[in-house]
Amino acid sequence: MVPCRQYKIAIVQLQTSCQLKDNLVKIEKFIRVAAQEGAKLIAFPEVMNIIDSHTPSYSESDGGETFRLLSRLAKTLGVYIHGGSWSETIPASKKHYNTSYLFDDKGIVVGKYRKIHTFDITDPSGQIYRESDTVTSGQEVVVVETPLGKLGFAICYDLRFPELHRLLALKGAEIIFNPSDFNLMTGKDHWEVLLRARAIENGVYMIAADQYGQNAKMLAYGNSLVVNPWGTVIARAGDGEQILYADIDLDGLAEIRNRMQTLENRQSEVYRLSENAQNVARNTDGK
Ligand SMILES: NC(=O)CCC(=O)C(=O)O
Repeated sequence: MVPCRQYKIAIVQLQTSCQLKDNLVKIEKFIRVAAQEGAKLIAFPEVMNIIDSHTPSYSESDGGETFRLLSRLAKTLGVYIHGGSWSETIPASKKHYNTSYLFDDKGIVVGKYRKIHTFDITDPSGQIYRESDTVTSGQEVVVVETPLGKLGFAICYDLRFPELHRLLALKGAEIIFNPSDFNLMTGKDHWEVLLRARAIENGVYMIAADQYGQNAKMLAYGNSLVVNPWGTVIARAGDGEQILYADIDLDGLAEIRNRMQTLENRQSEVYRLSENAQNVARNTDGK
């Protein structure tokens, strides 16, 4: 693919079920429609292929069924596909990784990211989530350079960690994917605010395909969004499964960054984020 500064992106909002085969059929249909509509990059939500993949009952190694489908479609249709996430098998372990794959227009994996922050919280209704019971945290911050821009990776609960997003921006990311299965209980108050904040503070596009509706574990918030580097929501999904389209403009992004200077004007010597720096600050205060 020749480098593109302006192009159409498609974001697919899904209500993934526990039936892998049904989900893959549906995913193929959405990809074909989005490619037909001229999208160069198609993005999916977290746990896109099977909703109970937060449990160890289903996981895939690289080259598994979901992987092969997306690779084949990316190549046949000549599009980039960000596969949201699915469970990646860890040999000889009861746990798995929650992993995103990016396929280029030849069907080759050009990016792979393992969710770093596991969803271990108690929501406002008292429901406890312990993703770390089944998921091993990734250890790598991932940005890949493509003809469609520099693409950074995060997954769902990662959205709450500005340090990761700042690091992605410092590593050059212009677009950050945040495929999600976001809880309605938290999402109704936090989802849009967090996405807009991450976009504004880093001067990036936030591409957030979400799950929708009742799934095996909870009610997912939906409201898949695309936020531009100014913090404006430029596409928002309504109820149910659907494809959203948005226009990416990387020259517009560069203009906003030049104006705001957010990355250049940091005073990182004053607020180093290491544990040591915090200790130094406490000691200086005499506390
Ligand atoms: N799958 C997740 O990481 C859920 C994140 C979420 O709902 C949140 O509130 O954060």
